[in-house]
Amino acid sequence: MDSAHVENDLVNVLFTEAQIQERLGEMAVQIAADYEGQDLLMVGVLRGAVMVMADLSRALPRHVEMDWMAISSYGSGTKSSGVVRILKDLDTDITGRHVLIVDEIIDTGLTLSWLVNSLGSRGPASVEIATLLRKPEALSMPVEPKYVGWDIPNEFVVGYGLDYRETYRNLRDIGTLAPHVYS
Ligand SMILES: O=P(O)(O)OC[C@H]1O[C@H](OP(=O)(O)OP(=O)(O)O)[C@H](O)[C@@H]1O
Ligand code: HPA
Repeated sequence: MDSAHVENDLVNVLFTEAQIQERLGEMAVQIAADYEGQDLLMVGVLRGAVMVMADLSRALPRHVEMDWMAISSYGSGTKSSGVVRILKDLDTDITGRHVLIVDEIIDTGLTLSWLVNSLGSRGPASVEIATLLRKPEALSMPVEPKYVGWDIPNEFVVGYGLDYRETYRNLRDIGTLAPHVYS
């Protein structure tokens, strides 16, 4: 990675790699306690949730199953298109299962409010959400995540799975993008 290039593109680092790992560890303690004695299926929302899923699941001191969905609600830029489509569905039958949706950000809430309804109609025992980030000021759909890493201001952020035009997902920190990158 060309670190000089990356530093020029971020105006502000919001969360470092160490802070992210610490917070995910705290969330894992809560999740492990809440699901004690129950089976747990973690459903990651591709592609951004890959990092959170990898680190959150490994922070859990218990067995979990994982499955993945791909949903399209954003185009390639920074604005939601407002239309949600399933690009890849679950391979798992979730009837009677405890499902924990794992994502890295709730922005407008469109993606996860739609996904909770969609999975809820398949007869699961429960459906909850774990998200690393949430933008309360941007929320326009009702979504109530049980586990939230941090609430952040309404700014476009990248890194740790979050992309701008498919770039920056592999940054270890999370930061805001410099305006010159958009132009
Ligand atoms: O609350 P919302 O406004 O719906 O935004 C949140 C969603 O947007 C991002 O996914 P995106 O559609 O960009 O796909 P990606 O994970 O492949 O980057 C993110 O991973 C969430 O799933
Ligand atoms: O702030 C964001 N950054 C990257 N991807 C996103 N998808 C929704 N909000 C964001």
